[in-house]
Amino acid sequence: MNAQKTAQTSTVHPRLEIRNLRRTFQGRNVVDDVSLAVMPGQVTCLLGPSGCGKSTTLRMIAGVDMQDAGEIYVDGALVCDTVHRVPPEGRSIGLMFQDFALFPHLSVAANVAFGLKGSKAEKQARVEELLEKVDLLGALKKFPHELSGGEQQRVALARALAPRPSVMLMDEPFSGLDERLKDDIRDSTLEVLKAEGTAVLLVTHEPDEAMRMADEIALMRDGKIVQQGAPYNIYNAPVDKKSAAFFSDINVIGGEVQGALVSTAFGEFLCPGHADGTPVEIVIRPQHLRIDFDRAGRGPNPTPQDGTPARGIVERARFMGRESLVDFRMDFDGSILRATVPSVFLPKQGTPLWLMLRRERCFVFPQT
Ligand SMILES: Nc1ncnc2c1ncn2[C@@H]1O[C@H](COP(=O)(O)OP(=O)(O)OP(=O)(O)O)[C@@H](O)[C@H]1O
Repeated sequence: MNAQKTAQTSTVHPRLEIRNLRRTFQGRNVVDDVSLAVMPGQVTCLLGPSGCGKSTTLRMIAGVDMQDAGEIYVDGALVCDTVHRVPPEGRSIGLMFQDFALFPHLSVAANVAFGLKGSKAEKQARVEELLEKVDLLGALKKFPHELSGGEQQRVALARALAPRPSVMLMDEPFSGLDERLKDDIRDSTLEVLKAEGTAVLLVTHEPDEAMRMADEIALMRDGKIVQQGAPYNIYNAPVDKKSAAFFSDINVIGGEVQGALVSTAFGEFLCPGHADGTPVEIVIRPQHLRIDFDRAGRGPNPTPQDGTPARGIVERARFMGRESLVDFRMDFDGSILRATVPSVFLPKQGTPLWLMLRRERCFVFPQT
């Protein structure tokens, strides 16, 4: 059985589709019923904490490990179920991992040409096309040790893309790079991948990287995809507290439902669909708290958007460059709430201030 390649322009099928993949190690489902599809030119990030099963998922798609259940399709053709298995080299899948190893004894051009089929002229044309795309045409004759880490990474990208794979699998490909280089390399990598029309599945545990790179994020936890969607939606409409907390610090305010409402020191919140007595948590990111001044203990006037203000005492304030972090010990229960403020805001420890929650930015979840 061979992976049937369809025309590059076909949009009928996703380039990559996995259905109900499962992998069990020592009786534990480390990948548990995972399904996703990646369209041509689309970047999907498989995002999740260490050990959640991201790499195992990628290894099954690459064909270096085999699933216990489920199917993998490339360009609409089945490449692996639990009976049939196309070998890795027959799947039209390119790979790029953190420890991408270029062949040290081969020139940049020979590294990119490695694994290419066709006449010498065809190979040369493809090598030059890709090296131009990654802005390294001038380094054609150099050897890997003569290049910086970032340049080597771009050669590795060119090499992986040279055979025109339908699908590109990337496992933490930027984690070995200098922090300051990363953003530029991420952006230029994205540009090349989009231009090639490859479907990309990129594994990362860094939310910032996923937000920057992904058209779609598949958020994974304990072997399962818990939420999938555009970065904006995943960030702004998390399915639960853990999903919210994966992207930023969060503040949590507890309460109990009575008559579809939960009463807190910040006023009442709507909780439709929860029975009376259900313990719930109101979750809000630090940038969505509003701070107001004490005005001799009177605080601000409540507004419909911001609800009731609650007083806190500044415990600690730090300037982080783009924003300031201020921690408050709240009068109502002694808990700590954190607010971030753009630019510089460094109130002294012990200063009384008032906090309000931006209502439309609060998430209400059943307590876990
Ligand atoms: N061959 C194996 N035998 C037994 N357990 C394994 C094997 N491979 C992976 N695991 C376990 O499966 C779980 C998922 O591992 P995996 O490497 O897929 O996670 P990950 O999300 O990629 O983590 P990281 O970001 O740290 O690489 C881990 O608990 C790991 O220990």
